[in-house]
Amino acid sequence: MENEKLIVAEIREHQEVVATLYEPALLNAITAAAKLVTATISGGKKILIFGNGGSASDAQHIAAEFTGRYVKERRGLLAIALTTDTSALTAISNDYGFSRVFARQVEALSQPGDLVIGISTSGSSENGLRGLEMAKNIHCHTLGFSGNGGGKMAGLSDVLLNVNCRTTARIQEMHILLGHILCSAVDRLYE
Ligand SMILES: O=C(CO)[C@@H](O)[C@H](O)[C@H](O)[C@H](O)COP(=O)(O)O
Ligand SMILES: [Zn+2]
Repeated sequence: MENEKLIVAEIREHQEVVATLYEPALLNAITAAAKLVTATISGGKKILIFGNGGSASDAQHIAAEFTGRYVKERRGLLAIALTTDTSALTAISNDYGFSRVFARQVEALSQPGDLVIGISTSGSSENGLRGLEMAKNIHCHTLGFSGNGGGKMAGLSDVLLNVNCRTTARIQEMHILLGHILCSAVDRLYE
């Protein structure tokens, strides 16, 4: 039946994109990202994360793995998703424009040495780019999660985890896997 074909095609596409994560350049970038995240936590600095739509959910999901727990019992870790405070989101968007919704929060909440993580499947959402730009101005470290070659995000990320794919849904599925890998690296600090 038609639906079955569609389902199998989607699962197959997912598997094909998973296979691209073994590319040496990406494995190196994941290693660098894990170092960045663990150094941030070990150094007592914090992690700020943002993205739009499904990536907003991913930002919240990953932040919650740090403040709550991933697998290991350990202390709560300082991570904030910049996608949850409806008062800040509406006030900043209303007063300064949606393109500044993350940048303004980064300006308000981050300090030098913090890690700012931007998630964008296109790599070119204006508010995400401005958020990373602000992070750089404040001397935070920046980590980008992208697809589609990384777009302008590439130039604004100290480390870029780019999924070699152009389908938003598949990129998002890889992003959450990559996020979990980073959580796993952090858990290892507490062994
Ligand atoms: O979840 C999905 C599609 O799977 C959508 O909500 C998607 O996240 C939105 O269209 C976002 O606005 C896309 O932004 P970006 O990933 O290009 O930065
Ligand atoms: Zn989605």
